[in-house]
Amino acid sequence: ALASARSDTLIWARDPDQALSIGQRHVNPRHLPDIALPPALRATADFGAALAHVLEGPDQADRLIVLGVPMSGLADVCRRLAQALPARVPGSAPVHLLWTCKGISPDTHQWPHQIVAETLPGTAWLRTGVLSGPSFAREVAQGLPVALAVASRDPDTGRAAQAAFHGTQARIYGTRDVMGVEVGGALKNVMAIACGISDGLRLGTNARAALITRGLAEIQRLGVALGGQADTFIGLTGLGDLVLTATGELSRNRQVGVAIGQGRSLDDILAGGMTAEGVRCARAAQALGREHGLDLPITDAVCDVLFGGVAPTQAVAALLARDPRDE
Ligand SMILES: NC(=O)C1=CN([C@@H]2O[C@H](COP(=O)(O)OP(=O)(O)OC[C@H]3O[C@@H](n4cnc5c(N)ncnc54)[C@H](OP(=O)(O)O)[C@@H]3O)[C@@H](O)[C@H]2O)C=CC1
Ligand SMILES: O=C(CO)COP(=O)(O)O
Repeated sequence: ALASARSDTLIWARDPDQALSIGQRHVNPRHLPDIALPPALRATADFGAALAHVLEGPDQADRLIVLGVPMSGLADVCRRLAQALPARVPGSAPVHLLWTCKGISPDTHQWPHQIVAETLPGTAWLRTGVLSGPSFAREVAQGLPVALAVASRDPDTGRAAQAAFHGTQARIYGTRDVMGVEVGGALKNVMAIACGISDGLRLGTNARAALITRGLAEIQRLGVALGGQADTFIGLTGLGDLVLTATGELSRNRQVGVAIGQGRSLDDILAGGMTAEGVRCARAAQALGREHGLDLPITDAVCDVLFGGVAPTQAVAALLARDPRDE
């Protein structure tokens, strides 16, 4: 999306062959082999050269770094950045750093912004924020329209993202609610697994609508308890991304759920190395809910099925057998 809006976009890939293919043939052979990437997109496997491109490029107004790695790679890439960033940056304009990952660290239960703050501390000129919302990578790479949100404590970061992304494809909304946006992004993946399981069991569209709606209530309950704003959860990064992921066939989290509902094992489904952040963060979400004394029944059911040896049909029966309550 960036490369379609501006000609000076450079992608860094850790795999030199991948960088070569993206830069010269405009194809990402591993992740999107059948899609032609914008011809203006350049690529490198040299981390220092990629950073120099941002810091020393001619456009001092909106210098932007987007980290498109999963949760498992965020701390690693931030540490590399911390080591490579100079004490002072050339020029006076700040550098804006965005991340796209949606999840919670399975070990430390940290949110992405906490990992970034811990690994990149005290860099006054580096402004940070999360880029999130309904956005299957395949559709974005095909040049189809997309609306996203950037959450940052610094409104300039939202404005920098708007300046960089706005063109013919993408529209970016700004918000200050970093926690709300990150909770929405992480928990919608858990709910997409639940909806996938329901669809894999052929429980019908009524059941799916119920899971989406009650799932949203659950996401909002946790998000507000952690300091997020209630209305963030009915925006792009809450309801928008939940609807996309719970119903869209491109969702990997949904695909995991469907396969489980059809009787496959989790190990078998993930054997090919598929990124399904909901699997990685469901237990952390459950633990955070318990810490805050919250009822998260769909998250509990997903954990029971993924890790507790509970059959999907049993988990559904347990959800339906819960005590009556007001909506
Ligand atoms: N895919 C999607 O549709 C969307 C994904 N997201 C979120 O964005 C994040 C990334 O997702 P996605 O792109 O699908 O993930 P992938 O697993 O496809 O990884 C994306 C890229 O990150 C690289 N990477 C992974 N770990 C490291 C590391 N330690 N150091 C350097 N590079 C690394 C991978 O390199 P390599 O190819 O060498 O493995 C790959 O090029 C996830 O948290 C996801 O939830 C958000 C919106 C949409
Ligand atoms: O976050 C996404 C779309 O916004 C991608 O969802 P999956 O990770 O389930 O494929």
